[in-house]
Amino acid sequence: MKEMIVDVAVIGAGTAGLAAYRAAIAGGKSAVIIEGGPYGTTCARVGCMPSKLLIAAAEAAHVTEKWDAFGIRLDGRVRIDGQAVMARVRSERDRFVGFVVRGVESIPAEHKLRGYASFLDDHSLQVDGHTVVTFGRAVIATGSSPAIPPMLKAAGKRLIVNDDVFDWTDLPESVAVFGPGVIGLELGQALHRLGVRVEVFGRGHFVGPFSDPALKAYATNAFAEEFPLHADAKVVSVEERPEGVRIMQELPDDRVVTKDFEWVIAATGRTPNVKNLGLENTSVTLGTNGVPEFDRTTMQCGSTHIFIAGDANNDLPLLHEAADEGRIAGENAVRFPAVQPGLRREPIAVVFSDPQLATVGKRFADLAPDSFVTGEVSFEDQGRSRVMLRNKGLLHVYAEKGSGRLLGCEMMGPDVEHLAHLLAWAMQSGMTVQRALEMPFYHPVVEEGLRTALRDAAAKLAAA
Ligand SMILES: Cc1cc2nc3c(=O)[nH]c(=O)nc-3n(C[C@H](O)[C@H](O)[C@H](O)COP(=O)(O)OP(=O)(O)OC[C@H]3O[C@@H](n4cnc5c(N)ncnc54)[C@H](O)[C@@H]3O)c2cc1C
Ligand SMILES: NC(=O)c1ccc[n+]([C@@H]2O[C@H](COP(=O)([O-])OP(=O)(O)OC[C@H]3O[C@@H](n4cnc5c(N)ncnc54)[C@H](O)[C@@H]3O)[C@@H](O)[C@H]2O)c1
Repeated sequence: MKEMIVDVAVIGAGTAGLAAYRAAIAGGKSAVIIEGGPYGTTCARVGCMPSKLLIAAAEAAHVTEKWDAFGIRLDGRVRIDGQAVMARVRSERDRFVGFVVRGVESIPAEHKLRGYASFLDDHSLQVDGHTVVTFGRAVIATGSSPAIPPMLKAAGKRLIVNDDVFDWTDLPESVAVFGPGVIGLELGQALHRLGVRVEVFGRGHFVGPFSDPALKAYATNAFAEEFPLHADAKVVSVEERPEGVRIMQELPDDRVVTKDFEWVIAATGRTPNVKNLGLENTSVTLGTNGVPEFDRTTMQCGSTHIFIAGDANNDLPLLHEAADEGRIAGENAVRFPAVQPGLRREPIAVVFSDPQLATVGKRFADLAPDSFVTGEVSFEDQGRSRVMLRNKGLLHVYAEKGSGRLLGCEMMGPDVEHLAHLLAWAMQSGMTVQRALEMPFYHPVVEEGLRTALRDAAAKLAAA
């Protein structure tokens, strides 16, 4: 058994782990970064980047469907070449992964360990069967994995997750997507637009990232107009067949229907990778989900010398948060025990469906009833959105009664990634509805829709 002694041990070479490692080295400490799986990060290998590549191809195909309405005729037909679509997804994905891997290669060999780490006690880690690392401080940055509902396991070899989709060499004929959350909507809609027969099965009417009942209902109807979306599906059975998978579904009128697909994609949430870490051998306190209790400003687990960052802590499983949290964890591992709060930004999350979905600041469900007003705009009659034939969507902005401070927003609409940033920046700088209305709004732009919602909020604040 090899032995290694370091100041800081980082578990996981994903976005959070790499940021933590770099912060530890920048702080003058000796450090090791331990990786059990492939290098390249979830974001670049099987997450943010390949999903956006698939969506980009789907958008290109979808544009042609609007040509007729604009008076542009296509003589002949548009053909989607599944092999070419997937070849671009994979080659561009490999390019992004290449950048990350080259970054890892530039880390000195003596700072890297391959293998899965688990805690033996508060100051040592076992890495596979080959090395024991004795450390002063540790950063857990082990990411998350798809959560698979037991019922879907009956799909056997026909059950896949996002990782598998991005390794396809061709598009399949059909897929059943379980989970109309963030991943399910992005992948489901993209595959539908690329000509794959798609049905999306949900549970409990949860659609996208929304908690506002009006946004949930609007999004459900909007997506269901485009492809079959069962927001609260009663699936009776899932069965692996030689040529695919068979799903029996009980419809609201009690009829049971049989549906056959080539694949089932589980997009039913993700679980933090904390189970096999031997955390019970340390002095961290575990919460009900097995994740150590931690402070989201310092990333410290209790008052221990162990920190947790990225998807592993199950707080805000997003790329930019993983990068921030990893850096904060690494800096505090260096400073320990004199840890300091790091910068946490206004929450922002964007789903790259079409129309896009976004949440900023506090969600509807996080707000105390009667403490706020809701400013609303529909994008159906919004000038610029209609001009572009992209007039689908709804925006709810929440403002505090009394102060008028902007609290949060849930929205669906054309390219709302941009509105989401404007609002996040406004909220982080403490803006009120009145102050936001003093800002310039050009004409004709989608931002005028936001102004309508802000005016609605201002009128409600005045009446409250
Ligand atoms: C399909 C999909 C699309 C996404 N799209 C977006 C998006 O558009 N925008 C966005 O902001 N976010 C997106 N995300 C989320 C984003 O990818 C994650 O929040 C982010 O990658 C998490 O980074 P991380 O460092 O916490 O984890 P990871 O990058 O997963 O790194 C964790 C690493 O730890 C390793 N590991 C685990 N256990 C051990 C162990 N015991 N010992 C050693 N190593 C271990 C793993 O092998 C892995 O390499 C998406 C996710 C998915 C799945
Ligand atoms: N654009 C982005 O930023 C982006 C894209 C993809 C993923 N992500 C990150 O990855 C995380 C995980 O994404 P996700 O989509 O897996 O999780 P999610 O929590 O967003 O959605 C899971 C969905 O599955 C449903 N579900 C759960 N069990 C089910 C069952 N048995 N049958 C049918 N439906 C079921 C839930 O009701 C929910 O709608 C996101 O929360 C996000 O942080 C971000």
